[in-house]
Amino acid sequence: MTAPDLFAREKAALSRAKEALEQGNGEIAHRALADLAQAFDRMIRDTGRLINHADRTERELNRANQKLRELTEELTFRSRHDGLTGLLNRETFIGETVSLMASGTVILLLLDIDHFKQVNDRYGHPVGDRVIVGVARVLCARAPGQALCGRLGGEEFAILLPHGHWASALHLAEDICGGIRDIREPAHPGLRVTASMSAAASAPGTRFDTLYVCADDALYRAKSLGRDRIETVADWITPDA
Ligand SMILES: Nc1nc2c(ncn2[C@@H]2O[C@H](COP(=O)(O)OP(=O)(O)OP(=O)(O)O)[C@@H](O)[C@H]2O)c(=O)[nH]1
Repeated sequence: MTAPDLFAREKAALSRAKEALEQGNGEIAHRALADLAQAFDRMIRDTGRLINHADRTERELNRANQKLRELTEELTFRSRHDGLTGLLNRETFIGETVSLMASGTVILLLLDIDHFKQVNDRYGHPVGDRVIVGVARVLCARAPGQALCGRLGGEEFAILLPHGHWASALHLAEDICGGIRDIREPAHPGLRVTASMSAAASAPGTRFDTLYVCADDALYRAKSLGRDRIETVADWITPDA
């Protein structure tokens, strides 16, 4: 099926006008010219409408595209971050750490809030949530720009320091523990929060699991030695460990 000729009427008016001019008949030419003027008028109006419509459609398309871009960005953010704290989620934290460990030295700090179950039991889950957010804020505020900050699960957090300096990492851990001790809930003046931490360093090419197990053992030690303290893995972990 062929598409309809959008300008059929205008073309007919034009050919009538041409014909009348060729014949030199003044009256017919006059009528044909009037027809042509009408057709031309209509064409200008229709073209104007079409252009307006096309402009509107383009604006709507641009708006839809912009919305789509924003939604994609939001979805990407949500898929990479923890919903409560905005820190990297477990999968993203581990994935990015694995990449960094392939070619560089890293220091991993693990952090676990102490007796967090009691916070929930005594003050309620929403207060527990606020404490988790408060801890995340302490991490974000203290960690250097190139560090990765993640929430590995419930009340467990991690910081990855690429090319980290051991003494600075320990200083950072002390600073974070201090910041967590300062967390307050105005509605519950008696609430005190502490966290246990561990630190472990690894040479390039070390597997994440190897580093994590060592750091986790040290964290367990910090818990069993009384909590609110930092335990370290003495030796650098190497790929053949
Ligand atoms: N409010 C809140 N609680 C959570 C969340 N995720 C995990 N929890 C709670 O965290 C608590 C963790 O308790 P445990 O693993 O026994 O550890 P703990 O009480 O902190 O004790 P230690 O780690 O040994 O000091 C549990 O009661 C969980 O329900 C969360 O997103 N929000």
